[in-house]
This record gives sequence, C-alpha cells and structure tokens, in this order.
Amino acid sequence: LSTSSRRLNLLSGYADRIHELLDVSRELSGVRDRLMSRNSSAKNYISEANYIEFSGVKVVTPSGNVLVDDLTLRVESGSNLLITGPNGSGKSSLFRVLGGLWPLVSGHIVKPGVGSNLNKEIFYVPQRPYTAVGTLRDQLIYPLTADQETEPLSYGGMVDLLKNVDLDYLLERYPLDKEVNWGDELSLGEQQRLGMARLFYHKPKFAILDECTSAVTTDMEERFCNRVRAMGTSCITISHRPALVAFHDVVLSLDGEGGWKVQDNRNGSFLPTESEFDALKSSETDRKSDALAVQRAFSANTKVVMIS
Ligand SMILES: Nc1ncnc2c1ncn2[C@@H]1O[C@H](COP(=O)(O)OP(=O)(O)OP(=O)(O)O)[C@@H](O)[C@H]1O
Repeated sequence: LSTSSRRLNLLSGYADRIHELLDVSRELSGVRDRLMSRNSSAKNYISEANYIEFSGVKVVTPSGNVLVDDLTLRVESGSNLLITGPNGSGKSSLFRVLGGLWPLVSGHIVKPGVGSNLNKEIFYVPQRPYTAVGTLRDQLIYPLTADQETEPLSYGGMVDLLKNVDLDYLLERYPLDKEVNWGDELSLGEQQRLGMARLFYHKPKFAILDECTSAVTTDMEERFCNRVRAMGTSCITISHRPALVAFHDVVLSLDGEGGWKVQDNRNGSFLPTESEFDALKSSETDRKSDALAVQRAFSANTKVVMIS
C-alpha cells in the first residue's frame, strides 16, 4: 500500500508538471501569434531577391538597447561591403537580425534564399568556425553531411581546398577516416583557415565574414580575399583591419548608439593613396583605432592601387 501511495504521489507530480508545460506552451504560442500579426500589420517583413537590402531596419538587443536605427542600405550581388565600428556597436547583431536569430522589430529586409538552401545563398563565416567531431572531410562540407551532398567532395577536391589555405599538411597528420575533435586540436588560425576552405567548397552568392581572418597572417588574408573575389562571391565583411579597405567598395560605419554612415567607393573615389594605405597597414594596433583608420581610409579623396 505504501509503495502504491508513493507511486501515486510521483504520478501526480508528473501530471502537474505536464499541465504546467502545456500552459506555458499555450502562452508562448499566443505571444508568437500576437507578435506575427503585429509585425505583419507594421509591415516588418523579410522577402526574397538576389540582393541584400535593409530598409528602415532597427537592431535592438533582447534587453532593449537600440544598436542601429533606421538602417537603409542595399548590397548588390557583385558588390563588397565592409562594416566597421567600435566593439559592441552592433556589427554582429545586424547579422543576427539578417539570419533571423533576433526578431526584425522594425523595417524590411530583402535577401536571397528565404525558405530555401540558405547556405548556398548566404554563408556565414564566424571568427571561430564551428568544428564538429568527425573526419576532416566532414569539416570541409559542414553544415552539409555526406548524404546531403549533391556533388560528393573527392579526395582531389579536398587536397585543392586545403592547399588554398595551406592546410594540406593535415592530410598527412590525420588518416582520412579518423574522427577528431578539431576544436581541441587546431589552433584558432588553423580553425579560421578551415572556415575559409569551407567557404570555397560552398561557393555561396554572399559571404558574411565576421572577423574570420583575425588570427591569420595578412598574407593569408590577402590571398583569401583575392580568391573569394575570383569565385564571384560578394562579401559583407566585419573587420577592423585597414588592409581590407582595398577589397571593398562600400563601407558601413556604426557608432553603437543607433547612428550609422555609408561611404560608397564604387568610383574608386574614397580610397587612400598607396603610401597612406601602407601606413594604415602598419598601424594595426588596437581594434578601436583600427576601426577609425578604416573610416579615415574611406574618407581619403584619392585612389589606391588595388591588390590583385
Ligand atoms: N543576447 C544578448 N542580450 C543582450 N545584449 C546583447 C546580447 N548579445 C549581444 N548583446 C549586446 O549587444 C551589443 C552589440 O553586440 P555585437 O556582438 O553586435 O557587437 P560587435 O559590434 O559585433 O562587437 P565586437 O567588435 O566586439 O565583435 C553589445 O553591447 C552586446 O553586449
């Protein structure tokens, strides 16, 4: 009798918790429906095109701080945008909104790949690329898995991808079928180069490069930028490195208090002279002053020889 009563008590506890869970779930779906109807009536929406456009977009943190206010900017396929600004000014947050991680509280976003294979259209390369436990091949094709590949990556293809980023020595170090925790075994610079090789495998229309070259040499960074450009991928780059100015034709500067400024270099009129550019390259000191240097580089009213 006492065992049955203990079991009944336990059961009643479980039933209570399930009831609570159902209540919370009903409450949450009500909030979601209210938010969706409010968003559609306020005309905040995301739609599909072969370019990326922000119209009147507000970026707000979950705690309510406005990072970017009323942003209006279009990135055409074939154009390269550099985003700069002090730490915490909202550079990465803009892509949290673009990627749907944070809600679009105000404005309109147009982007390719809505509701389809987003990685083929917009590929995000973070500062520390995600490394899954698995083989080297698994890392190159991530986030695809072997059964999702339309054109399986051959051994020759792997060698080419790894050679492009000077990581081909990994093929000697690890047998092809060896499963490794790559995050534990590779340095940050090596992980970033793996992230670059992954981008070359996916060949997306747009690449969001979120300080993804911060731990590699400037030589590797230049080779990477040249190769991405040759591949025909448009870059939206978050970086504090002045050297990257030469690879972008538009710069967006955020001030972290809602303010922003766009400078257009499509006619080559905002780039610095070669000597100013060299000075910028050697002045890679702290990140905030680099961000200012990037802005100054775009304000200089003269031409520079592009690195190719
Ligand atoms: N989940 C969150 N909840 C509340 N605030 C957040 C959240 N995530 C980020 N923030 C805040 O939003 C601000 C902008 O962050 P974000 O990562 O976009 O900055 P950033 O410009 O990319 O900075 P950095 O140059 O340091 O990488 C920061 O002050 C950060 O603390």
